[in-house]
Amino acid sequence: MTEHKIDAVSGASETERIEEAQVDHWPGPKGMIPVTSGQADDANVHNRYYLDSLLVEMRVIDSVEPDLTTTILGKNYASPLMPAALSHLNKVLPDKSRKPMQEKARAACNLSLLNWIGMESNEEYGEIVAEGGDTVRIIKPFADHQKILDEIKYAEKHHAVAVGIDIDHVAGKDGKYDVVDGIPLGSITMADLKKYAESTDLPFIAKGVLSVSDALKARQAGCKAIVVSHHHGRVPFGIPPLSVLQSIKKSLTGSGMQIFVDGSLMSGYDAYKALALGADAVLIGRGILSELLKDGEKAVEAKLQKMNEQLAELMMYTGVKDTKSFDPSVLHKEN
Ligand SMILES: Cc1cc2nc3c(=O)[nH]c(=O)nc-3n(C[C@H](O)[C@H](O)[C@H](O)COP(=O)(O)O)c2cc1C
Repeated sequence: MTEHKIDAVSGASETERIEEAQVDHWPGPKGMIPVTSGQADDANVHNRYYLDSLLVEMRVIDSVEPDLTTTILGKNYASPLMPAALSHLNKVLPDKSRKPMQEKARAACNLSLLNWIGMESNEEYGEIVAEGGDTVRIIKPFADHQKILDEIKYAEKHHAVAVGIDIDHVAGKDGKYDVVDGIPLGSITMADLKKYAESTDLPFIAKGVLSVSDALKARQAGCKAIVVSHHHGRVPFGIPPLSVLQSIKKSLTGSGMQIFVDGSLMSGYDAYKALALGADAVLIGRGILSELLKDGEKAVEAKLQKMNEQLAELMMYTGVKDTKSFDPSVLHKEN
């Protein structure tokens, strides 16, 4: 990829960013979390370029300090930033007494944010939610459908705010259904999605929608929300989630569905752009990962607070008084 591009927030070149990513590398099993390779098939690279190509105009006359509070899946939260569905983190640190998944849950609870939880056993999920705070439970597309239904029921009993499936985790690198922790994943048909959505009174979420086509299928299946995402670049050459957000939003007009987005949102400025383009709330995964693994709960809180401040700063500069008032026309795409 071109090396002259500069990160809008850190000022780092692409080469420096890749080097930084290697230094700050994932301590877990090799290959589990793709570190940005800088190559064109790595969708994360395109996320970054897309985000950095969006510039903002100012609308400061009459601007006020913004109110960040928002309603997500029918409940009120302090801001539209949500710690993303991460997983496996309790197993990756040398210090086994640390429980990053619990630390992340506590940070979210302390800040009144909605926390998302990914692939964990029911037992581990139960231990994480015991820390308090609201959670969304994302279940893998297991080949064993009964396992999915069991995890939905378990999440209901543990007061999840919503449940869903990361539908973008179907394919493995060998072009066959993926296997995670030895557990086979399988296909997700429209009928499956409908069956899962109908099996629960909780809002059901399709995570990993990256086209109008899948968004319409999720709507038809009875999903109450979607996450526009490619799951940190599972799909080679994946388009940036933000680039398809507006057409997806348009296609879901009148559905009442909420639209969340993730993908390389590393600062409150990135989050602002996603919200301006129409997301109801945003998920922050790798934006808090280093803080979480290095220093835990308080470091995650500090990072999210900083992101809230950056979000509020840009809202103020662009005359957005609250989370209902975002306007995509403040964004200018630089080619
Ligand atoms: C360590 C790690 C574990 C993850 N585990 C899950 C998971 O179990 N289920 C899921 O839906 N997404 C999982 N994700 C994907 C994130 O929820 C998110 O979609 C992705 O990282 C993109 O957001 P980001 O660019 O802010 O990291 C995981 C991400 C990371 C970094």
